[in-house]
Amino acid sequence: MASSSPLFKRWLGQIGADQVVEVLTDLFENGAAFIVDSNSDILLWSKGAEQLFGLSATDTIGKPCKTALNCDNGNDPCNLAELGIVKSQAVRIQHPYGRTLHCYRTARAFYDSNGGFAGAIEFLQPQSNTAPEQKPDDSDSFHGILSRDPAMKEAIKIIRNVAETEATVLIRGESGTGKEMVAHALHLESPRHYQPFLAINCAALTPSLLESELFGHVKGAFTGAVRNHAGLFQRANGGTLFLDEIAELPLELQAKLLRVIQERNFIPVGGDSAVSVDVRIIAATHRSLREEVKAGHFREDLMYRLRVVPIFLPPLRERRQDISLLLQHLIDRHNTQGHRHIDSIAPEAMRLLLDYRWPGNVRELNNVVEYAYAVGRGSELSIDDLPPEFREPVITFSPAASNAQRSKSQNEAELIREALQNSPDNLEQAAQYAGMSRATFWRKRRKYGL
Ligand SMILES: Nc1ncnc2c1ncn2[C@@H]1O[C@H](COP(=O)(O)OP(=O)(O)OP(=O)(O)O)[C@@H](O)[C@H]1O
Repeated sequence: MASSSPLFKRWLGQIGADQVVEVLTDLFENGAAFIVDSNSDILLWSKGAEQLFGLSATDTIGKPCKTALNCDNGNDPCNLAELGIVKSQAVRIQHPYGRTLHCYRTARAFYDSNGGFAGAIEFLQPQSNTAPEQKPDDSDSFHGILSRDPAMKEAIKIIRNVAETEATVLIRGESGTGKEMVAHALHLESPRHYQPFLAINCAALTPSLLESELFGHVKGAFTGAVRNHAGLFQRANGGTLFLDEIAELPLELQAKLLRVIQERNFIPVGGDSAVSVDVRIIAATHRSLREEVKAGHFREDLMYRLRVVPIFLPPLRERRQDISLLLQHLIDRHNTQGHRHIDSIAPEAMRLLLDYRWPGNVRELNNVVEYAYAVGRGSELSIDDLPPEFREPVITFSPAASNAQRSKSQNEAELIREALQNSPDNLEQAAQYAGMSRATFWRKRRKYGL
């Protein structure tokens, strides 16, 4: 909250609050500012809003903001009454002349003395006017998904394109490769991003619980069903449902899922009438659905319905430049928490991290960094800071599995050579790959004549 002088109210009375608000909103000339009442009807429309949307105040004032902005989201569209405040949320708005505007939205709700929603003030800033690192195109981050790997970049390109459509997407990748993150990014990029994103792991529940969780049940459907229960399909209506480990879905539920996809309705457990829903399905699996079909575990018709757009996420061991990128990101994050500050990674430790097989992928990398901060001390991350499995030669991925025993300079020279091969045109990235600062990397490169 801003602070004001005791004279502020008197001054405001003289000038008129309306004039002050108009001037304030017009000062925000690189974006749109507008104010809505408790029905979300537009009360004030700034000059910046006119410019951004190409809609005059006479076209918009008095109209519900969802109509004016063409962001069909129902009543209390953006959930603002409940949230109270929204900061820099990425949103997409359909421009009246067909263009899609990518904006960051900041909004604040007002409440009356009874706590009822009394309207809101909103600011929309086009993404092109904001910091370049927030644009996914030219950065290594996309909705929190960090990667420099070409296959991952390709997957991200597909996500961005397919998000605009209603196509069903099947994500394949080992555990911890970021399947749920990708599904969520797809939802955020899609026109459904204002609506719910719900997720369920089909391998985590018994068939009967899973059925009830997905499709809901009616009161009295089984012992303990004391009231109607809305399932995930109903709760995700208008939004996206992420079905993780879809290959584990029991055959009888596969038939029910097929019906929802084809007919957009289902019958809750114990119910006698169909419930209609509009839900986008994103499924994921670590298995090959084709193999599951061949083995008779999965319906072929359902497989074809689910894998309209297949996306493959490579395991971490196959995108080694991401190991250093993610490592640096995690270290930066932990460093800000104050408990330990890591400035460098010992070359032998970096060697082990790059050669490790990473069966748990990025999730395991998170755990390894957490372990290093919990167990280790000092400013250098050393082999001793790594969990015990890193000291068992059998788990190393490289054919030259005895890296830990090699001399420090051998390790260092090899690491630098590999980093240069990986990023020949980008010293910053090469240094990061080797887990060194740019200056140290340059010094060591000279030392080994590389
Ligand atoms: N590219 C990435 N950048 C940043 N964080 C990532 C990336 N990939 C995965 N993660 C992180 O790794 C963890 C696991 O990711 P996620 O749950 O999306 O994987 P998953 O493939 O769905 O795993 P599972 O199949 O076991 O459910 C999360 O903490 C996620 O934030």
